[in-house]
Amino acid sequence: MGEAPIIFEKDLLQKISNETKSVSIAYEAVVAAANKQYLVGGTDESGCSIGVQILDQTTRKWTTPVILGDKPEVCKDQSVIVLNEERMLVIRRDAALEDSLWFLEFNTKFVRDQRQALDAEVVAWSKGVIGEDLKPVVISGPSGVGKGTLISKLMEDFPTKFGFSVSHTTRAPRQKEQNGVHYHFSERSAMEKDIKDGKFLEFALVHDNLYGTSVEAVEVVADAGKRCILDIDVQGARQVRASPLGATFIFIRPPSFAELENRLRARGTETEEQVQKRLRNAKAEIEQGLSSGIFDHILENDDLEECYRNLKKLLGLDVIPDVCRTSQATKPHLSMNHLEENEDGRVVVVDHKNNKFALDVSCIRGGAPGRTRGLKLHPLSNGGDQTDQFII
Ligand SMILES: Nc1ncnc2c1ncn2[C@@H]1O[C@H](COP(=O)(O)OP(=O)(O)OP(=O)(O)O)[C@@H](O)[C@H]1O
Ligand SMILES: Nc1nc2c(ncn2[C@@H]2O[C@H](COP(=O)(O)O)[C@@H](O)[C@H]2O)c(=O)[nH]1
Repeated sequence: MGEAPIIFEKDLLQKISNETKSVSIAYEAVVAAANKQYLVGGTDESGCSIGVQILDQTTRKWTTPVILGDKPEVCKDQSVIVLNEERMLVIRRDAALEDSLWFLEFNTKFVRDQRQALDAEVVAWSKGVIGEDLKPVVISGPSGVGKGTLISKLMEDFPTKFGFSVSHTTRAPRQKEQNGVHYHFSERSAMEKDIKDGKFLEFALVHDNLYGTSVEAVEVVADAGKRCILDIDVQGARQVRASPLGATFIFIRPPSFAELENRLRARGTETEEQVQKRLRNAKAEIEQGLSSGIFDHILENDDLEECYRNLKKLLGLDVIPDVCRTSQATKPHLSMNHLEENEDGRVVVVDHKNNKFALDVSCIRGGAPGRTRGLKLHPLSNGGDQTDQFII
């Protein structure tokens, strides 16, 4: 745990406002690294999120960093605590619990990579989520092998357990494909800009079109309490493997190349030229899928029902389909009014009814450009005794 927040004196605060030309609302300063002070508060240029300013204590130079990630709404008051050399925890007071815990990363791997790529000072926001999420499932395989067919069966039989990550693509929609359901059909320039802005977990040029998984596509599924399924090519799977997502990787192989060709033609969705291109790419994709070490499991899709049974077994699913199709119960709604003190690995917070909780940040995972998950909240009773019970 780092140093407690330092509230700037009035005259210095005034100086900051003048120098940065920002609107200052309850700026707080945090000594985050050896020679830098991070000011968190106020607004940024868009006027609707919490601004960040950095003071280099050696040169006394102010920098407005590039701010990446999902930003919190502006709020009147927040507490800031440095957790380690990489990130700080920002608690928005008077916000609902689901929206009160945020992380500002200033030296995580993501931030260091982006700093290098953009050649600028970078910080990144990530929303904190209490509780564990379910490991996402990445399904890859050559075009026409049956990935979509298997995923559709899974979604049909287990609608409350799984959610599909809706990718972006620049390819034209096929008949019956709906925007926002099968894909987010996008303009190339718009997609390229979003990629540059760090909004994508992975992307690749596949059969001459751009495809990609946005951070949001995966997060909305996890937020709904479902296990996320990604249908992406091997290049994308490699990138996800290198990310902090921590997924299970499954490669679907065809029984033979001739059968793959039959299926692709029988589907009737591509022109002859496109079929040829997909078959050419399939050769390399199968080779990489079987030998790259990216995949945890390889399944052959010969008989569809048998392959589906194997897929379910591998995902640890009961053979009885999910009959409950209602949405999840809503989570309790708490607002964190006040940050009280720090205790080894835990931050003590109190809610609006003065109940004390220990926020355990020792097992967090993920982070920008997605959510920071794995936060635990334990009730504290009688001035500090912790119970083992998680409230969420
Ligand atoms: N085991 C199987 N036996 C016979 N046909 C199959 C089998 N699995 C899938 N198919 C058929 O093969 C065709 C291709 O399947 P699907 O569209 O699911 O492939 P895909 O891997 O998702 O392809 P793409 O990557 O191009 O989206 C479909 O017409 C589907 O009905
Ligand atoms: N790297 C990614 N690959 C993706 C993504 N979404 C789909 N795909 C792969 O593209 C091919 C072709 O798909 P089609 O719908 O045009 O037939 C297929 O192998 C998909 O797995 C993505 O977001 N990223």
